[in-house]
Amino acid sequence: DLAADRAALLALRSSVGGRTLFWNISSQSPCAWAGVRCEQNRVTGLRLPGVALAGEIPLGIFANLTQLRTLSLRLNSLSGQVPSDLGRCENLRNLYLQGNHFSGEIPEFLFGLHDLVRLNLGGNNFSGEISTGFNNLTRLRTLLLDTNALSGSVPDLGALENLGQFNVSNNLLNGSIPKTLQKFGSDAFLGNLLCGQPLEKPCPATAGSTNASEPANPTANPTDGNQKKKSNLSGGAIAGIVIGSVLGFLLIVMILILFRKKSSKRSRSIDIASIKNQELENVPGEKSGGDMENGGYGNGYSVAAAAAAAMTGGGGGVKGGGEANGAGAKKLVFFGNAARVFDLEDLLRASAEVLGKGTFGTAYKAVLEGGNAVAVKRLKDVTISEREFKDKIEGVGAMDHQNLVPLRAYYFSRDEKLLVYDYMPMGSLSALLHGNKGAGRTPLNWDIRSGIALGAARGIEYLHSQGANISHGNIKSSNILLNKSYEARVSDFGLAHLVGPSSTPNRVAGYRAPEVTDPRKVSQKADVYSFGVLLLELLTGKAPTHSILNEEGIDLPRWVQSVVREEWTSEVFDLELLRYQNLEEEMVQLLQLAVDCCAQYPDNRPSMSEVTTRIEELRRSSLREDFDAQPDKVNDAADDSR
Ligand SMILES: Nc1ncnc2c1ncn2[C@@H]1O[C@H](COP(=O)(O)OP(=O)(O)OP(=O)(O)O)[C@@H](O)[C@H]1O
Repeated sequence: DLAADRAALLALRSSVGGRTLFWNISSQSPCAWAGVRCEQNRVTGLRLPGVALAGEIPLGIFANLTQLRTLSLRLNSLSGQVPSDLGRCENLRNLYLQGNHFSGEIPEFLFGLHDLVRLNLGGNNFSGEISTGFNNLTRLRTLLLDTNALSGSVPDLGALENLGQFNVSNNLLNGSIPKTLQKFGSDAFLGNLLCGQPLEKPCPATAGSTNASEPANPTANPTDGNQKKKSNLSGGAIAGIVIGSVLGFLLIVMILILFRKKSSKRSRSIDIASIKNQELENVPGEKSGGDMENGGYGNGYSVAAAAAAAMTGGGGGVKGGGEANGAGAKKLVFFGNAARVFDLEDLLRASAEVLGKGTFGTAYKAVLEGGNAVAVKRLKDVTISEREFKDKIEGVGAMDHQNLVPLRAYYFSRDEKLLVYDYMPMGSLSALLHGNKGAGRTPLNWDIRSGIALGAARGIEYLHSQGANISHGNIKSSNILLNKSYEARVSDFGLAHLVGPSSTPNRVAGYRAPEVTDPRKVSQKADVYSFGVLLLELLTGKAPTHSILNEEGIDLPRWVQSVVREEWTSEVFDLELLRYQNLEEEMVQLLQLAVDCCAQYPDNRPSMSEVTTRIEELRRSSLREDFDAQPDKVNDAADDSR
């Protein structure tokens, strides 16, 4: 039961980690201790990566943790044999022991853990042969035994039909590589005395070896034949590649020139001069901005046109920035010390493109004469008085944090309310995740995604720190914008309080916490829920809403929970992320955080500062892993050059 689980954890702590595990041991339940996961009143997960555990784990601990499904003790200094009572944890699916000093043979009891899906014993001192007993573990998808002292030959593991990740590099193995494992790249086998595919080194054709059936005559040896072919081809191939690349390059240059011509024409066509003549009568209406997430560039009204129309009733032709002066001429009002490098007239002259249409109005990119770009949001449905608007927007303008999109200025008149923000050149996280999926798209690796998660969390944490009743109210991936280095900036904060109740789009629905009934009254804990959905979106690559972006119509939190409950954890991740599989543990930790944020009851959700700390920690741990991997890479390189 849970008390026995707790006692086992304390025994582990006092034997190998007394100084390093800062668990609150006065608590009767271990479930809130760092690294411990419980389900139905039992400990089912224990993840203690890189926390300086050291020494031998005595027998008698794991015999009590019988409901464990995931055990991670990687990147510690544990030594001796893996305790045999771990064999009692029959539900174990994921076992990560890499990066320790475990020694002895790979324990036989592992072959009785039939539910194992992931097994990583890499970077230890295991010796002896690799047993064919692994064939009992038919659910195994990952088997990593690299960087140990394993000897003998590599057994045929043909029964492991699901095996997708395999590595025995840097051991003392010899002989030929069995056919069933040849599909794994050469990296999986380097640093041994192995021969045959996929290594460059052919096996000697001696009787008894697996390649014995191959003809002894070297000219008839298919491996040699392949090599010859390769070297014959290489001259022609190189020429082909060079010519192909040059042609490809020229084609791209031509397309770019054509595209630039076209787009400069387009942006000229929405220049203020033409708008003033042609489009002013259209201004009060609003056109949909085409593809909302991806910009739909160039098919909207100019912000200048909008403002110009408003100006005609308010005095027109004003010069200079400065304070708003009530009735009559209306001007842009700037916040704080922001450089007043443009004024309303400059905005009028700017060429503008529609970025998209959102809950509160339409957003435009306006390129000022000097080439500087700003984003202008034209608010709709503002029903509050100028005084009230001014008070509220000044609160928004006062927010100052590196992970927020700064609001630079606003414009208020009877017919027009404009907000001027810094323009974020890389667009939104939404466009990045769900936009261009084709070639040429920047792959979003773990570092970028977890960095975006951290930046966004810090921005929201800052907002929450400004007062217990200050919340964002509209956290979603189109409101997380990115600068050129993919740093996240949270936008649109505070706007939910400026507009009327009619502006509640369906698109927000996927992010909204279950307890929220009035979108203008969103608590900090409801922000945490929305942030949890955003994390799920980052990890799964799936949009959570029922909009056009999501053909599957997924309630993301519920789907993820169902998959995680079934322990197909790796199935939920975006395929692009799975390429970085040695980071799966950190991904699982972020997934767990996301699930915690999406708890049904607000009180069960973490605070935003807790969220930030947890993301910082798991990013530190992946950095550490990168760092720890470096010496191996250096060794590999040294081995190769020998
Ligand atoms: N400062 C900015 N820089 C670059 N792109 C922006 C900027 N502000 C908004 N956008 C983009 O313009 C589009 C419309 O934004 P807007 O904020 O009006 O709507 P939304 O984010 O889709 O929905 P909501 O109004 O509910 O936040 C979005 O794709 C958004 O990413």
